[in-house]
Amino acid sequence: MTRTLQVELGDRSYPIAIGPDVLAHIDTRGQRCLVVSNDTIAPLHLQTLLAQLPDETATCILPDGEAHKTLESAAVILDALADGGFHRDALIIALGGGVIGDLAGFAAAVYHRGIDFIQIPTTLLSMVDSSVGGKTGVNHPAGKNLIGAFHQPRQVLADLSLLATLPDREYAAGLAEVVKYAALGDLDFLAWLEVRVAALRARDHAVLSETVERCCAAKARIVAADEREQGQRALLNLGHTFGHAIETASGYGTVLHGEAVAIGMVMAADLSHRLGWTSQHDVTRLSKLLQALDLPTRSPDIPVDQFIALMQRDKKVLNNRLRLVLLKPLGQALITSDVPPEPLRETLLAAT
Ligand SMILES: NC(=O)c1ccc[n+]([C@@H]2O[C@H](COP(=O)([O-])OP(=O)(O)OC[C@H]3O[C@@H](n4cnc5c(N)ncnc54)[C@H](O)[C@@H]3O)[C@@H](O)[C@H]2O)c1
Ligand SMILES: O=C(O)C(=O)C[C@@H](O)[C@H](O)[C@H](O)COP(=O)(O)O
Ligand SMILES: [Zn+2]
Repeated sequence: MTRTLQVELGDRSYPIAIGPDVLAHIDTRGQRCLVVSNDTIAPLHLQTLLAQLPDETATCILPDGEAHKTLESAAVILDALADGGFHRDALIIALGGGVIGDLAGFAAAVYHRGIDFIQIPTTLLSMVDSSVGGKTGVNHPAGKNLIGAFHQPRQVLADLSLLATLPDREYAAGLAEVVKYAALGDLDFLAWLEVRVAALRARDHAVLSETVERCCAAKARIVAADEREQGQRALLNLGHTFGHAIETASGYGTVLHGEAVAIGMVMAADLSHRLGWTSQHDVTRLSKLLQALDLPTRSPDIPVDQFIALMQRDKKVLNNRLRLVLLKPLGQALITSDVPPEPLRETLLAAT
């Protein structure tokens, strides 16, 4: 069964199709296509996609890894477009996880000042989060996603059968962003996940497809209300100010994005508890769910001053003040710039 949702953004609205055989619904409108993927995914899934596309479709295969989510990789895509004589009516198709989706989307945002693109997510994380919402970009040694653009895809096609080849660690990383939606705004969903841990770990198809639909619906609602993160979209950043600092400090790709988000959410919950906003019971509840889903909840050892300096590079910083997404209580996230330094230091010291 195919589930279809819509991201409502006026004349830039687009559908998200979830289910088996959704690749057959790719909407290329006769445009010249460039498929962007990487050297892990292409041998597994590129031929299946190409079977749905015109014979003259070009490909750009990048090296795999978060360490390659760079301006240099974006330039490789832009070179493929320019050298291939692609015009403004070209279409980029991203076949991959969040790294490929963010890179290909960024190239689509800037080539000829913006061309069309389609997201075909191949990881759980990209199905529930990164393929939806139009945040595109690359990392910088100073911080995650420091360079980027908002550029919405034309279509998102989430074919759950592609997940059959996804390694367990990557699958678990995707579950962290699933738990994020529950923790930030949906306690019923949190309880629903808690009683389905075994099914989630077993990649039960029915549970997975409902999970992807619930997450995409939540993200679509938030993005439709606040496309450019002027307000409530920042709640999708729960755990990310801590998490991005962990990813940068450890070297991109050492701690996976989803793993860093899992650790970061527990840190956000811990700080919320220190501020009197969340009970210890709920901090433990969140932590236990993440652990049951095979996710880490303790931070690598990063000196506190370095951790704070990295957090200060976060894109939510305003007037030099940190703005953090915290829980008041679990299931109800808020963004605050009122973060006293002492409890924050205590959270950082307690996190390892
Ligand atoms: N734009 C957004 O809104 C948004 C949201 C969340 C995360 N992100 C970004 O997404 C990135 C993380 O994405 P990710 O977790 O998908 O990681 P990823 O793109 O690095 O993919 C994870 C790994 O799995 C491999 N892989 C992907 N699909 C596979 C498949 N079907 N079978 C076998 N192997 C497969 C990849 O080659 C890679 O090695 C981070 O850069 C993060 O910042 C962006
Ligand atoms: O779509 C959003 O908005 C998110 O914040 C989703 C996050 O899961 C994602 O990791 C995003 O890339 C983080 O955004 P950033 O603006 O902090 O780089
Ligand atoms: Zn994320």
